[in-house]
Amino acid sequence: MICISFRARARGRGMRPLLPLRLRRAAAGGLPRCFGMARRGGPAWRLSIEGNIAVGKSTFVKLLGKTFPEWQMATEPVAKWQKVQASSTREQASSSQNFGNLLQMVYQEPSRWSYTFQTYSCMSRLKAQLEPLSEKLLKTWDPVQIFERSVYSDRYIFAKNLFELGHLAEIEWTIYQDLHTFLLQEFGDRIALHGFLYLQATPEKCLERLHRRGRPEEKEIQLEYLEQLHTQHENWLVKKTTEVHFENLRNAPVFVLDVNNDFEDDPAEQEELMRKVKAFIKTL
Ligand SMILES: Nc1ncnc2c1ncn2[C@@H]1O[C@H](COP(=O)(O)OP(=O)(O)OP(=O)(O)O)[C@@H](O)[C@H]1O
Ligand SMILES: Nc1nc(=O)c2ncn([C@H]3C[C@H](O)[C@@H](CO)O3)c2[nH]1
Repeated sequence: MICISFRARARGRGMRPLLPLRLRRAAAGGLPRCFGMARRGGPAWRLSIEGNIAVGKSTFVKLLGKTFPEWQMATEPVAKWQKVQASSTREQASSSQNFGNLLQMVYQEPSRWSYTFQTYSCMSRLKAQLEPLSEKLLKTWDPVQIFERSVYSDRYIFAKNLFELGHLAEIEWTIYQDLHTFLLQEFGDRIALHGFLYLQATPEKCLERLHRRGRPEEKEIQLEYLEQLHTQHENWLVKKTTEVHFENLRNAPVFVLDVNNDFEDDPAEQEELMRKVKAFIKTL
């Protein structure tokens, strides 16, 4: 049983540290929606979990949910990508048409489907980042929202990599970036994040976990693809050599967690990881 004390609770509402300069700047045009809605614990901390395919993000999010049941989690909507449907009213939902498995399509024919995939995944992530705080979170002290990946990894990991591999044509990459910049500027502070938790493991470890999970669409994935994605993560989140186009992103804190160890059946390792997450949030 993991037991992490919430010392932060004792800080009380009035003692929430001032927003870092970058966020005060970001909030200049109006505070993010989460800031207006959180009543008990003040503003919600909004963090994204980033990391390579099969590094263990969903597993980690589950662990966070078990440890901090009051937090709000937004998991990556893989099932929606596997079964694309037109958005419909509740009455139409049961009869809505299935347009196909876009995840499978992008792996099978990346040059044909990458632009479609990135447009759709970006929209899914945008919707997730715009979700209002749940009733439960509104009643929580020190509310925290966790997102599995973000509109930023959509662009600076996947779309960028697909462009560099030649699966996105120059014109598609240009339009995607234009759309991405426009949407993020329009939604501004409503989608702002306070930091990133980067789950880091070797590409070899990710491939091993990917094979163990056995998702059918991913069976052709080679180590080389995971190595490329690993490099994209390192360049964006660690070396900071990726050119990013949003000032608040450039300055966002990144906490790197080594998840090479198999923590699934190791309560001590789990406790240590959860302690580190809490400690990171206290630094924000
Ligand atoms: N620390 C770990 N040790 C051992 N196995 C793990 C660990 N974390 C995750 N796994 C296993 O690895 C597989 C992939 O994990 P998971 O689905 O959480 O990855 P993910 O990062 O969410 O993947 P994706 O990028 O596809 O969303 C699962 O079978 C999971 O049980
Ligand atoms: N092309 C592409 N672009 C994305 O933005 C993206 N995000 C996730 N994925 C793939 C990785 C896993 O197989 C699976 C679940 O994470 O979906 C993506 N693939």
